[in-house]
Amino acid sequence: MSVETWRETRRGPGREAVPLVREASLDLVTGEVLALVGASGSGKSLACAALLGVLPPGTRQGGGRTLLDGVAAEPAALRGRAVATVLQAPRTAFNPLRTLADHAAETLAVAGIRGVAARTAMLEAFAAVGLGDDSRMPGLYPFQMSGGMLQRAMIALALMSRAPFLVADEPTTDLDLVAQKRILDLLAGLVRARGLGLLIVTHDLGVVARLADRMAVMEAGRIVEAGPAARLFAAPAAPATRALLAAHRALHGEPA
Ligand SMILES: Nc1ncnc2c1ncn2[C@@H]1O[C@H](COP(=O)(O)OP(=O)(O)OP(=O)(O)O)[C@@H](O)[C@H]1O
Repeated sequence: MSVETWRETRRGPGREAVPLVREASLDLVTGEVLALVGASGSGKSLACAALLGVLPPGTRQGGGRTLLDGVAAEPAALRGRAVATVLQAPRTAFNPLRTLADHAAETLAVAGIRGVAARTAMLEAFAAVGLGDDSRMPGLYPFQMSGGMLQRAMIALALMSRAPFLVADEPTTDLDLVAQKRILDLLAGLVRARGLGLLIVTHDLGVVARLADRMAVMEAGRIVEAGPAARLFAAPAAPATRALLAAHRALHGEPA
């Protein structure tokens, strides 16, 4: 199973349009982690937004297509069904007036699961993300939960959707270091245990080295290098990849 996208996203109307993302093809495979890396503003988030059909106001799609198992598909039809999302700031992703159980019921209904089966699926997903020990969990409102708990809850909702692919755009940015490690371990474990295909956007090449099978490097709206993560670490070809690796090694006191 694969999802591929190639989008041209432009800023502003008419002739003043500026291409923001071009030549960005992302190939997701179940059971594999693809890391999307690149400097700030290189277009990682927009490439993911295009894949999901959720481009922000002020941008529009100028071209490209999404394929699911080789068949053209509308991003909106894939969202929540074939592709689930885990976002950067979990608190903003939840409705503050609704409990976790309400959110779960809504997600499960989209997947066609209701009633007793829905409750079982919800509890199973909470257990899978490490939220299963507290029986009060389904009745909690977002404000009663920490950032790390909310991120786990968002991953639980992704599991409930039964989507085979998960797009995680900087999923640990808002978390402390301990919570970051736990969430990344959780995502890696789910990829292994459930054979999910994970696209993870990150600034942290340490995360890439630990989690990713493949890596794609963006620069100025284009994917300038892509391939097995181990190969790109050992023999980076594109200047952008080399610059990212050099910065990472300098930051962590490793030899260049
Ligand atoms: N809503 C928008 N309207 C116009 N331009 C935008 C919009 N969102 C992003 N851009 C521009 O598109 C380019 C790519 O932005 P994007 O957020 O995808 O980068 P990124 O690689 O995800 O950066 P970061 O790592 O900082 O999150 C940037 O030049 C940005 O200013």
